Amino acid sequence: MSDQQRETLVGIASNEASVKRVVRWIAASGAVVAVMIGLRSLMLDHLLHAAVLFSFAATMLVNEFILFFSRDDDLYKSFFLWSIGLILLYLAASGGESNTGILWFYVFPPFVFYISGLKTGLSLVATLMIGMLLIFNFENLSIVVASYSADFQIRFFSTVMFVIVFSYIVDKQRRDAISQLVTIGKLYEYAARTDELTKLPNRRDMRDQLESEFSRYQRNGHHFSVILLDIDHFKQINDNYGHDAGDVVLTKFADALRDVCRKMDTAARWGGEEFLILLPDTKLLEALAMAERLRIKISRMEVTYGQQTIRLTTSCGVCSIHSAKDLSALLRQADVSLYQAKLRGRNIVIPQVTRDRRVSPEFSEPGRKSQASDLELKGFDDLL
Ligand SMILES: Nc1nc2c(ncn2[C@@H]2O[C@H](COP(=O)(O)OP(=O)(O)OP(=O)(O)O)[C@@H](O)[C@H]2O)c(=O)[nH]1
Repeated sequence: MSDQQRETLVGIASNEASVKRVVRWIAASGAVVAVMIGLRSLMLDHLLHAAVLFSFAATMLVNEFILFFSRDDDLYKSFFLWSIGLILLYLAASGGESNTGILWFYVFPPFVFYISGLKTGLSLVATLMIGMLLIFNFENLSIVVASYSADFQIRFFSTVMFVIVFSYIVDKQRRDAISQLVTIGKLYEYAARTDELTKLPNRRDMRDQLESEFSRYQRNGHHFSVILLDIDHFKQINDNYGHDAGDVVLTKFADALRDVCRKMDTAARWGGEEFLILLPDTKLLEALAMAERLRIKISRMEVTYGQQTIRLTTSCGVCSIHSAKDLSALLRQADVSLYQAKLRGRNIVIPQVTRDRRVSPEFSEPGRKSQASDLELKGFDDLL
């Protein structure tokens, strides 16, 4: 995913934040407009009208305080919408200035769907429509001052219904489009970070994880280690059994890594037939034990391809952040160890653990003779 696509996704994901901003701007400007019209009403001696408008402005201010103390955005939005709904009903009942207050109703449907979602929007709009029906049909009520002709009422209802339905459709389409974009973005993100063949995280994803683990180490001193693994003589597997068989081997190899890794570990395809495992909160000795467990598991594995049974081994280079000053040094050191493992005949973990002191019997592979190099580890204690 390109940086631009990533920014778009972040923008979509933060839609809630932009809705909140819009609501606050509208609340602020609504309060200012209410104060201005309220002052005008005051000058014209429309005292009740002025009082309602000033109360509305004060309500917007109170809502800001509620948000400040509760940090509850939903409460803020509900309070805001119900305040608007009530003032709209008042404007319809009183007629507002020059009997035009009812016209403000048209702004409500698109706005309510935009900020509160479709279900809540529908229930709010329905409540207001019922309120309007009461105002139109019970003109004798003391709060109903305005009077509307039957023609006006019919046209008002028809046009408002049109606005409600249309706003609903447009907002539903907008929400569907956003959720589709988010899904597509996630798929792109997954594809950009996953190896297609093995379904393990790819090099790019592993780099990001290494960087965040290194930052954690710098902040809190949490140790971590890496195991760099390479399938031995993989070219021969390709040459002897074919490229498709090689692909099957890579997939089975990845499965074996998944099996051995703990929940907190990450195994990634580092490139070709090379894999990297990140082991958070793991010192060198534990990482070596894990690498040894993996090496043995792989050496016992039999991959079936058609009628063929393919056996394989792996070489591992292990390094802990404790013995590297930064990520590049860590990876370089793991690579050097892997190179040594290849030089020493493959199917081996480097650095090596002193067999009698460090390696438990479960790691000894039947039939594998211990070599002189198995019995010592130069400077091992420094690496722990
Ligand atoms: N089937 C298959 N082969 C791949 C893939 N990626 C890389 N390879 C092959 O992996 C082989 C790696 O060969 P080399 O780098 O010579 O290493 P090797 O044969 O494993 O030898 P050592 O590492 O020294 O033990 C090459 O032949 C690549 O073509 C893949 O996705 N699928």
